[in-house]
Amino acid sequence: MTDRQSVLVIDDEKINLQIIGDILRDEVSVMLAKSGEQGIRKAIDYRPDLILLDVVMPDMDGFETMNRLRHDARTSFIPVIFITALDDSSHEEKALLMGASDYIQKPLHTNIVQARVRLHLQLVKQRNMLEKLANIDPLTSLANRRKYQEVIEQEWQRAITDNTSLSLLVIDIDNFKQYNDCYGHATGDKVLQQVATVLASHLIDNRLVARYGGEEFVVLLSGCSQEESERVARRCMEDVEELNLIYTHEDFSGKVTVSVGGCTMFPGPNCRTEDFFNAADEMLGLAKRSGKNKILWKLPSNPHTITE
Ligand SMILES: Nc1nc2c(ncn2[C@@H]2O[C@H](COP(=O)(O)OP(=O)(O)OP(=O)(O)O)[C@@H](O)[C@H]2O)c(=O)[nH]1
Repeated sequence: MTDRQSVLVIDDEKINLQIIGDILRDEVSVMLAKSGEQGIRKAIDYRPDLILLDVVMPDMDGFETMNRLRHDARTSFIPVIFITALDDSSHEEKALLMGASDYIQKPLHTNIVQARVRLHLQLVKQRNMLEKLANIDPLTSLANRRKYQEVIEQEWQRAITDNTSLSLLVIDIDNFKQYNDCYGHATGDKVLQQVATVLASHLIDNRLVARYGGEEFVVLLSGCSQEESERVARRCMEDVEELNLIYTHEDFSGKVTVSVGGCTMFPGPNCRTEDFFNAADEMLGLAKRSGKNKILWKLPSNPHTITE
């Protein structure tokens, strides 16, 4: 696998596809489509980094193709450069107003096409990097709360469509204030990092581990049974204890431990992601009030509601 960026070229003229393909092929992976319809399909299937789109095409012209790309969440973020022989500023204005990133006039000049494509691919790289930074907690390198919110919404919809379950663990370090009081914030930060590493070791394809805030973490499991999710919760709890982070405080002496609140449910249209989080969080609160270093699980009622 290469990490080459990819460009989709949509043009009804075979010769144009060939020329643009030849201009770009040394620097990027090139995909070709000979109609708007085919281009939209390829954009959805392969998510190119950039699209070069011819304006004048039979059946569906570039503007209509652009319109459809912009209205599909799977393709709306892909930058589009229009390519056209039309020498009319109103077309250029229309394309830019529709959200085109750039506009290239035919006849094509190799250096200009390469330079503009390079520029927009560089912008894509920077955008991707910013997006990554915006989703990562800098202290622990786990996903942050913002990313959790994004993923839970997606997984929630997916679970409704596929009629599968979701489980959520809300995990909180016990007596962390006392730990900070004993050893200071900098050492407390190291504990957060160690706990994050332990939790991240349980990260596989259908899971998200995130730092929700402060000393609280979440693990979201898609399509896992309650039993399996409880097993993951137990492993997380035991692994933190096995870090053997012993400390002594006037109110407490022992190891760093965590408490876990859990909930498994089949999402339905009548419940919200906040209810799901609150159910697990409520269990965490109970676990804290009933001695800490334990897991409590919200019991399911019927598949579409959360038991009160
Ligand atoms: N070192 C460090 N401490 C943090 C960070 N975020 C939150 N905390 C600390 O976490 C502690 C949370 O305190 P509390 O909410 O009282 O919770 P607790 O002491 O863990 O008590 P219980 O949750 O009831 O077990 C506070 O001392 C916060 O300063 C952080 O990024 N780094």
